[in-house]
Amino acid sequence: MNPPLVAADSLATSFPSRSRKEPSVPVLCGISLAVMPGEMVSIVGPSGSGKSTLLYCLSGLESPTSGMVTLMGQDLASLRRPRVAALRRDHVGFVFQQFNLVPSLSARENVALPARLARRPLDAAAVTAALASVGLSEHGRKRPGELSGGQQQRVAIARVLAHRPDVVFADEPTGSLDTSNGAEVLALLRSAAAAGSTVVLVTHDLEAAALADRVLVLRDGSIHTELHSPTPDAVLGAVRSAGSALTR
Ligand SMILES: Nc1ncnc2c1ncn2[C@@H]1O[C@H](COP(=O)(O)OP(=O)(O)OP(=O)(O)O)[C@@H](O)[C@H]1O
Repeated sequence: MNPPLVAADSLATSFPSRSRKEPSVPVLCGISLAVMPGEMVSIVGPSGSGKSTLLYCLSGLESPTSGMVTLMGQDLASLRRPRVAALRRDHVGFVFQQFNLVPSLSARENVALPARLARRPLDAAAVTAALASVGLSEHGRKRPGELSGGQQQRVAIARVLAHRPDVVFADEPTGSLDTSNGAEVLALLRSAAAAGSTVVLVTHDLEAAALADRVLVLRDGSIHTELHSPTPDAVLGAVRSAGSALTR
């Protein structure tokens, strides 16, 4: 069996409390998981349960307080920061709720930007194909401000897809979109997984979560439930259970 592309072992992290006298606040409490090549995994849970923090730790954007994260089989704690950045640059794509496009660049230039920054040539045909795959062939010359929110998110996805990353981390990618644009963005992420990318998705949208092969439900920084081949109803039930447990 292939090794996981993303894995955590007893991952824990905490943030300093506001007052120095108080202990730091635990946010992730001993999370272990493994995401296999080509798998799509959703992370859901009540607000504040640690979903985004987990995504940032798994992608090396944040360092955990303890435990181990491996990305592409490499123990992130054993690597120097530039090496972690290079690992992300070469193997990882990110999709965020707020699109994170460069406003002064056209859609085409935004798609080509990561390759330019990595000094890796990306030919014009690859940019054209990426924009076509998200239905934006006619909009390549427009700047983000001239595009709708849904179109901007599709540019962000084209930017990821153009580089065929091994792993895609998506943090609430449909959070700023209406239902129909959200569904298109999710279908693109699902097809990225079908094409071989591993996808880790944080979402509040339970229908979206159920598109994944597996759903992890977080509660208070721990994995409360794990669902395989989930249905929206099963995700809803698990999240309700996690949420109600939180308020007890
Ligand atoms: N940089 C930080 N410094 C201090 N506390 C933080 C920091 N980042 C997150 N937290 C705290 O960690 C907890 C988990 O935050 P996180 O954003 O991971 O939760 P979440 O499940 O993604 O929430 P939401 O669904 O509302 O986006 C929250 O209580 C939050 O206030």
